[in-house]
Amino acid sequence: MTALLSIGRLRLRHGARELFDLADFRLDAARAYVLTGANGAGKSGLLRALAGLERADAEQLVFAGRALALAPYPRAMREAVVYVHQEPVMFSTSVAANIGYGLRARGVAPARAAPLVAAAMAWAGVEHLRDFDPATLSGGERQRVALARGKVLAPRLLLLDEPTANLDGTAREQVIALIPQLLAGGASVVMACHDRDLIGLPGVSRLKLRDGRIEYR
Ligand SMILES: Nc1ncnc2c1ncn2[C@@H]1O[C@H](COP(=O)(O)OP(=O)(O)OP(=O)(O)O)[C@@H](O)[C@H]1O
Repeated sequence: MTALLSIGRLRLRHGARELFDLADFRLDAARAYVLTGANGAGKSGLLRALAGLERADAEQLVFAGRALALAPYPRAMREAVVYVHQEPVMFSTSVAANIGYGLRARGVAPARAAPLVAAAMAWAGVEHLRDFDPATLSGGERQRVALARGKVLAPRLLLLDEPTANLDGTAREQVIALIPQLLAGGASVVMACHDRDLIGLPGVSRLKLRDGRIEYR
């Protein structure tokens, strides 16, 4: 299996407290992982560090075959790594504008972006909401918009922070139903979660964060 990301040593500290110190952390290309661990184990911290949202110390980092430093966060990773927050923040514009935002920020012309946004909305089942302000949506609808906003950027690494947290019933099932299609797209996906149905998805490897170390299951 080809590695998408390998890091000889990855440490995250908050003040005097060390959250984790990982040796030989590795994510394979086109592989899906669930990241489990007790509350406060550092799952969000790990995803945020990989996304450049939190400052961690990395040694011997190789991403997509290139030796890189994690700080300042390298452009090659900024373009290839997408983090989806469990309570996604959205602009008070429209669903379509939110999903298209990242493409616009990358300089994709509107004529090229429009069909990509339309396809992402269809995938997430939110076409009927295209002109709605995200603030008026339910939690499940917002999470599906957030997934579409990540998917439309065609990331090589998608980091999902508790994608089904705060959801139940149909809303939760609708989000879970989107995950296998994300995995089929060829990206590597890491989902921090406690949700047994996500952990049990076929073809998903398990990473467990415990006592500051990663266990590969
Ligand atoms: N900016 C910060 N400064 C200091 N401590 C922080 C900061 N951010 C998070 N923490 C602490 O770091 C620890 C790990 O947090 P993190 O959110 O990564 O855990 P988690 O495994 O994702 O937990 P959960 O399952 O509850 O979401 C927690 O004790 C949290 O309070």
